[in-house]
Amino acid sequence: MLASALSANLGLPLLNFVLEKLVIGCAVAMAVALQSEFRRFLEQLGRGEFWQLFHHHRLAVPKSDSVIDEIVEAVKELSKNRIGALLILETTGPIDERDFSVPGVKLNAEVSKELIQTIFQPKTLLHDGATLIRASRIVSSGIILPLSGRTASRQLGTRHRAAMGITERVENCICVVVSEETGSISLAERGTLYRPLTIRKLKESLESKLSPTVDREAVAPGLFSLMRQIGSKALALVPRLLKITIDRFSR
Ligand SMILES: Nc1ncnc2c1ncn2[C@@H]1O[C@H](COP(=O)(O)OP(=O)(O)OP(=O)(O)O)[C@@H](O)[C@H]1O
Repeated sequence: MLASALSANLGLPLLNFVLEKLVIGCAVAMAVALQSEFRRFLEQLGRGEFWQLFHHHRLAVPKSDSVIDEIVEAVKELSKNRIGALLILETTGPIDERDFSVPGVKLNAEVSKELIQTIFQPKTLLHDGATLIRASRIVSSGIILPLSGRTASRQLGTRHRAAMGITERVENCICVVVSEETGSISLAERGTLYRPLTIRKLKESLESKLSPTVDREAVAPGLFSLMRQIGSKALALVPRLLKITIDRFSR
């Protein structure tokens, strides 16, 4: 922007034109690339969570290896028996339940493979919806999540779109999905679904993301985090836009 103003003052119309287009291109590209970060930022602002916007916290919610083993064992059984399931695992700090469409039923029970499997049995009252796990506790079940609106995910059913939806909005969680139709296992993180996963790959992923020894960064899309993302994405975009503009004008 500075260079654009400078070129206008120095009487360099072509350079000024190119730079102006570059600034507009960057702004549009950034608005598209960072739409979910902006939405979360505005939601926090709307809730009056001003302190969190500036607070860069490292609040880990670690899961011990035995908790990870219980989760993996339960997922293995559910997948083998083609029982649909959706688990929300907190990674760094508690999720704000206002991010859920319906908060579900409080359980506050110790994580065990038996309990996870029981919750998702099709005849139980709580099998519909998601189950939230915080550290070594099952917090609640029957949670209804916001669905992802991504076009690519329209072919997927609502269970998978719900996993994408919540991880798109909330950075401090990942979701594990078991498909009722195929038994396939997926992991959703930051709005992206990784699938199908083998049990071994799931265990490795959970260990790397949830193990207490992993130093994880927080979570709430604070102002600094948003600014950092804008900065890095803008830097990555500039050379590409510059090349496109130069190519266009050299023709
Ligand atoms: N918004 C939501 N939040 C949480 N769970 C949901 C939500 N919508 C649907 N579900 C769960 O997903 C189930 C429906 O799954 P559906 O068949 O539409 O999805 P899918 O992604 O194709 O999964 P599957 O492969 O298991 O069939 C519901 O019975 C419910 O348990």
